[in-house]
Amino acid sequence: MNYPVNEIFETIQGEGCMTGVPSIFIRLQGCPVGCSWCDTKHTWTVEDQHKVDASQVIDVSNESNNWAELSSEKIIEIVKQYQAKHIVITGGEPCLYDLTELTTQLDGIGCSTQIETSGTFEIKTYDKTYVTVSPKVGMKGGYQVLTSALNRADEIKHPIATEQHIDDLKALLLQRNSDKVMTVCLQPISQKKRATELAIETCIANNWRLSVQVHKYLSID
Ligand SMILES: C[S@@+](CC[C@H](N)C(=O)[O-])C[C@H]1O[C@@H](n2cnc3c(N)ncnc32)[C@H](O)[C@@H]1O
Ligand SMILES: Nc1nc2[nH]cc(C(=O)O)c2c(=O)[nH]1
Ligand code: SF4
Ligand SMILES: [Mg+2]
Repeated sequence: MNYPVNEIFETIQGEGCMTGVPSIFIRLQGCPVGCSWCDTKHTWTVEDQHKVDASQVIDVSNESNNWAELSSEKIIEIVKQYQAKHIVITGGEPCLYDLTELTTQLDGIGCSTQIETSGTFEIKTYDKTYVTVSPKVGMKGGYQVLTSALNRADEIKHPIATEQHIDDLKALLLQRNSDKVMTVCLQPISQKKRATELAIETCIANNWRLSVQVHKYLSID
């Protein structure tokens, strides 16, 4: 299967429970969810005039809306050139695409896989893929978080800036009906001081984890 790839690069995972793990990021192009504070708005549209060659999406760190159509075999070839053995598939919204073939092939070369998703589209991956769901409530695209995504999640990483976001999360947790072990992380939106203070207080009160987008504090990708 072919995937629209915005960028592939190697760094450390900067978010959630896997923070600090050396990782290869595969960022897929396309997302209709429309979060007003999204830090990757350049990935929202998949336009023909921005289709480029594979070489232009590898190790590029400019926030561009260019994308290359890459087969899972080609992605595997690229991944083998890096050191890291943990692969994070993000976007854009990676679950717009069936990730089963790609995650299965990555497992086949000895890599662990993780996806970063809003949980608004059905999750199609290899069954051992670690699933991070970052729920989005009331965004302008009008998509709802799926109960199946909440149930599949290994971690729920909720972006917060206000008390309302915490109420939204508590309502979503009631919607979940799964025995799967799952960690809740709060991620302050855009390093805002008040959002970070609120996240810390709320994590302590609920025994949840704080996720602070370490890469942004370190000014790395
Ligand atoms: C850019 S999204 C891509 C994957 C998927 N569309 C999603 O939303 O999970 C990756 C992560 O960044 C988070 N994020 C995006 N913009 C952010 C911001 N301004 N502050 C904090 N987290 C942000 C999202 O909530 C998500 O957890
Ligand atoms: N270092 C680093 N960690 C990340 N974790 C999730 C990211 C994302 O954009 O999905 C991200 C990212 O863009 N960079
Ligand atoms: S779902 Fe993810 S990629 Fe899409 S707009 Fe929201 S944060 Fe950005
Ligand atoms: Mg990011």
